[in-house]
Amino acid sequence: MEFDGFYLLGWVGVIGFVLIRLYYGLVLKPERLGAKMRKQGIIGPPPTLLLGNIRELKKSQSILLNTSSSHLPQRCSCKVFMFSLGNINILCVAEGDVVKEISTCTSLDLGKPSYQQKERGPLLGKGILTSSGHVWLHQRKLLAPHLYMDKVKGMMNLISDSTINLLNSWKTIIETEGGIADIKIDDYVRNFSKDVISRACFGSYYSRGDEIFQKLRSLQENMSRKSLSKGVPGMRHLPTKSNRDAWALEKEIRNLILQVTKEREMESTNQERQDLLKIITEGAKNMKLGQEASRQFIVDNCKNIYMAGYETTAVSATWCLMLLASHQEWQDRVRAEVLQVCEGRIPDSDMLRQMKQLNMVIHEALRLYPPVVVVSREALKDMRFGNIDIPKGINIWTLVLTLHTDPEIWGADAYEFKPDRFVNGITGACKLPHVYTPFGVGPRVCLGQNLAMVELKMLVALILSNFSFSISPKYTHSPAIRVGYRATTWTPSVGEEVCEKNI
Ligand code: HEM
Repeated sequence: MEFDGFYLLGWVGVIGFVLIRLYYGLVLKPERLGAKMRKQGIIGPPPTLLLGNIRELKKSQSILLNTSSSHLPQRCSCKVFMFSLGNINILCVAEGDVVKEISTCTSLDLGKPSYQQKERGPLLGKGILTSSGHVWLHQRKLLAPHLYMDKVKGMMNLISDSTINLLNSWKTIIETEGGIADIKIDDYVRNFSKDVISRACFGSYYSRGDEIFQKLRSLQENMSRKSLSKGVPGMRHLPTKSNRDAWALEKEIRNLILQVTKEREMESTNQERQDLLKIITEGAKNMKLGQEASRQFIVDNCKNIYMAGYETTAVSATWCLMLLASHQEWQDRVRAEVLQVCEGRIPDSDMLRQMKQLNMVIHEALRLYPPVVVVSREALKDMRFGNIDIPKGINIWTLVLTLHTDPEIWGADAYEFKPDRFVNGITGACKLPHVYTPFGVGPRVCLGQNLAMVELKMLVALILSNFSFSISPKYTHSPAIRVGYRATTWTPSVGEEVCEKNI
């Protein structure tokens, strides 16, 4: 009897403890954090229990997706506000001075949001994109030097090879169609970007990268579909169909990456390979991790490089081509420059550097359609930016798209495509140059910035010197913000088509 009483008491204790933890995590903590922000005059829509403001977000996203106009999405007019994704408190910032302090903050106490590592675990694991503190620092030091400009120069051939593949497939279509064809470019551009990343990552094993890539893409789509349920506590653990599919894909991707790593190790060759997989594998060895942790490090970082470098570049290139297709005068101007600089040759890095007009067009495309529309962080300790006290646990979103199109910063023509604004560089283009951050800024600035710019320039330059193009009558302009591997990503509309013809 006595034993039963203790037993029961034990269970009551455990259940009570779990309930208190849940109450603290789901109700008390978000409410306290919200109250601290409200005290400073920072407001937002009132959150509901468990969902926060997910319902409002879903509603505004469906409005956005149904909009078939050339207007950019609606946005909140205030520059600092907050909302909740489930029990996660998010502070949104589009105030120039505060943004500057946040983006240049070098403290390891400002990390990546922990919910991203939890919610996007199958896609990104604990790689460089989602990690914080010393783990991130180690990954950064390991990977960064291999994407410096001198290394990218060594990738020129693989980038031009991938571009020529794209050109050849378009030439074949155009020839078959009698000199003019209607081509939906999205998948070709994605294929190009995937090809470059696969070759940079897996070297001669790049064709195996294809399979990994296809599965990552399915996983990304799976995660993107359920992204608005992120923040609902516990959802990721439930064996729903979507979660089961994600877990299965995660396992397949892991096995594929490890298989390539193993084959590479067994290969007896003196050839020195400097692809990213080799760097990551050696990095894992030097860290003297256990076998499982070492494997996870390799898998996660390969996936991160893929995810970081593939969609961003593809989306930027597609927007760039769409803008050139709809602004013929700029198409002619940039083509003239390319033809003059290259004189019929495949561009090398020096030639690409001389293409000023092309550079301006790419800057303007990245301003209007930044692939990463929000840069997110979490305060891992109490912090202060500008005059805002940010308690530990608050997530901070820097609203890149809002800053890139703010008429107060860029002038009344902020929404227009005017590459000339960059004629004197970024400093001459607007009042607050530090808010132009398509590649981020500060300690976590994009590692692949040089590679991405070379890819974009090579692709656009070679397309311009081989074809002239205009917007297809079938094209519908309906830009949409989709939640991707980072907070959010712009995607060109489904059904975007550009008409190509040989010149
Ligand atoms: C047009 C193409 C690209 C754009 C617009 C872009 C944009 C960005 C942005 C805004 C960030 C910073 C996010 C933050 O501060 O949290 C970032 C980080 C990163 N990017 Fe890119 N990116 C592009 C291409 C690439 C490519 C091609 C690669 C690699 C091959 C790459 C690898 C990375 C990595 C590894 C990080 C994480 C850096 C860190 O957290 O330390 N990116 N990118």
